[in-house]
Amino acid sequence: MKTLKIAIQKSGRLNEKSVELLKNCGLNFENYKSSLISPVSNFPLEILFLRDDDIPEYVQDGIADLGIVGENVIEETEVEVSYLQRLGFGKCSLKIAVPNNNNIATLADLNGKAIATTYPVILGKFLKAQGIESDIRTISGSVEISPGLGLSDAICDLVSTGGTLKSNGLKAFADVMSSEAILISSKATESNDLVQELIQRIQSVLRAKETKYVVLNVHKDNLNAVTALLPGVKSPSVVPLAEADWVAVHTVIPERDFWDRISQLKQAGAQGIVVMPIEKIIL
Ligand SMILES: Nc1ncnc2c1ncn2[C@@H]1O[C@H](COP(=O)(O)OP(=O)(O)OP(=O)(O)O)[C@@H](O)[C@H]1O
Ligand SMILES: O=P(O)(O)OC[C@H]1O[C@H](OP(=O)(O)OP(=O)(O)O)[C@H](O)[C@@H]1O
Ligand SMILES: [Mg+2]
Repeated sequence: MKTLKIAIQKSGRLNEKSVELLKNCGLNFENYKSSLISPVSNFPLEILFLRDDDIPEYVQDGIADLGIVGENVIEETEVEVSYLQRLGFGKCSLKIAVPNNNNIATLADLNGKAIATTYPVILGKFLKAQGIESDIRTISGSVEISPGLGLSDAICDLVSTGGTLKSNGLKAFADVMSSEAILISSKATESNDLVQELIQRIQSVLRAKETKYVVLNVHKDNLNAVTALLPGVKSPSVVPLAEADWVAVHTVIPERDFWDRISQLKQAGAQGIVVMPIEKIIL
């Protein structure tokens, strides 16, 4: 069977999480900073370590079968690829920001103004859709510094905590797009059996990340009240304890409503609640 190639970022914001995800899928490979290609010893796959900007085109052109890259980079490069799976990391927003002491108050105020960005394609489409004509100045990094240097009136760049904007005296003004890391493939390889196998593995890891394994003890009198609060993968497992009339309940709980559920379970009579991380959930 043909060996697949997956392109991930060599270094930067998405590198560590991409490597972690692939390792959690049970793939064995070396992650030396110096090697740009690394074979997987237990799956017909090679990992290419690239600059993120190059990943969408490598995938579109079939040089790599798969890629992990930010949605912002895919949109900016305007490639034809298939979105296989949102990965839940590298979450950020592309925003227009202006200096704190600026009189730009509405989008219309950006008419005729200079906006510095690394994302001229996305910004150009956004402004066109809003009927705004600005002077887009493309720079390749440190965008937040440009208004202070007199190079632009506004910027359009990625924001997550907002710390970089703040420390450069800027405030977010308009949302252009939100983004996260995405698993992409070329249109031609989407249905390949190995690609499908890899997607299944990735989904089982992502599913596990969103849930916790919970074991708790409850008196039989309170069992119905407790199980009513537990969705589980199918339904909770109930195991008798050595102590008469007591049972242990095993189930999984979505991470997002974890604390609410735990306090409801305690109120319903659950005791000795043990919470554990899950490695994989295969449906
Ligand atoms: N502040 C942030 N918080 C979360 N995710 C971010 C943030 N900034 C960028 N990202 C996401 O991570 C991706 C990679 O960001 P990074 O800053 O490492 O890119 P880069 O400097 O262009 O790297 P490369 O050297 O590969 O070209 C971005 O395209 C975006 O999807
Ligand atoms: O809202 P914040 O949490 O402050 O993050 C925003 C910053 O993160 C990104 O740059 P990064 O730090 O990845 O460096 P880079 O410019 O070298 O890519 C982005 O270009 C912003 O500058
Ligand atoms: Mg880049």
